Amino acid sequence: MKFSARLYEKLQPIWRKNHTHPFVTGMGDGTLDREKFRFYMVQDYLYLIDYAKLFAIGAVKSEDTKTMGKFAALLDSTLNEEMSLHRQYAKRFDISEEELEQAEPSPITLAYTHYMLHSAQNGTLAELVAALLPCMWSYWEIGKELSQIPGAAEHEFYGEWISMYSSEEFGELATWCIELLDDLAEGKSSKELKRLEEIFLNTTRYEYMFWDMAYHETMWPDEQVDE
Ligand SMILES: Cc1ncc(CN)c(N)n1
Repeated sequence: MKFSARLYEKLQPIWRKNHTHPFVTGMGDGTLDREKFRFYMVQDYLYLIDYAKLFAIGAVKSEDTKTMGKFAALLDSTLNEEMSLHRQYAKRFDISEEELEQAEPSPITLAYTHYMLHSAQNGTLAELVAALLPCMWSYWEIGKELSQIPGAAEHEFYGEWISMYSSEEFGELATWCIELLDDLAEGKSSKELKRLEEIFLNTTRYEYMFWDMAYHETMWPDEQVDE
């Protein structure tokens, strides 16, 4: 069995928790409170600014120009396609691009992005890919699952989000990252594989924490507005 398939199988309980989180199911049935989505969208924009940097570090750590080019394409697609979805939603909320970029990251946004950047900067290319993969892969899976709900991809508010993450283009990028992790895991010692699994597990956990943070609009305890 491929390394990615082993991880996927082992981490199913956590993955399912992401799919059944009320934030995710609320996008699927259209009942999610728009203020929660507003909070999410601003935090996700900040998250993606740092996430895009992982692809730049990936290009630096690549050992051939083909891989380097693919990381450059992923960087471009994140900044100019994925984040343009967020800019469009921001317009609907009357938030300017400047306001988006100057927003304050929540503790979870900060912890998640710093953990990934730490793994990317201090680890091997395989460690970098293990850190970034749950993000691409789980969004693709969630997008596909929500797109199966009748009318969800056409929903007047959440439809664009579902269409973007269930798209073939997004799926191709996620698939490339899955295959890259499998290639890089080949021939690695059990100690190294354990390290990759640990990083993959941690960013999978952070994915859940990000949904939960958005649902509860969690900021620092001293800044928290009670629900
Ligand atoms: C928190 C998070 N995780 C994943 C994705 C998909 N790139 C995202 N936009 N935001």
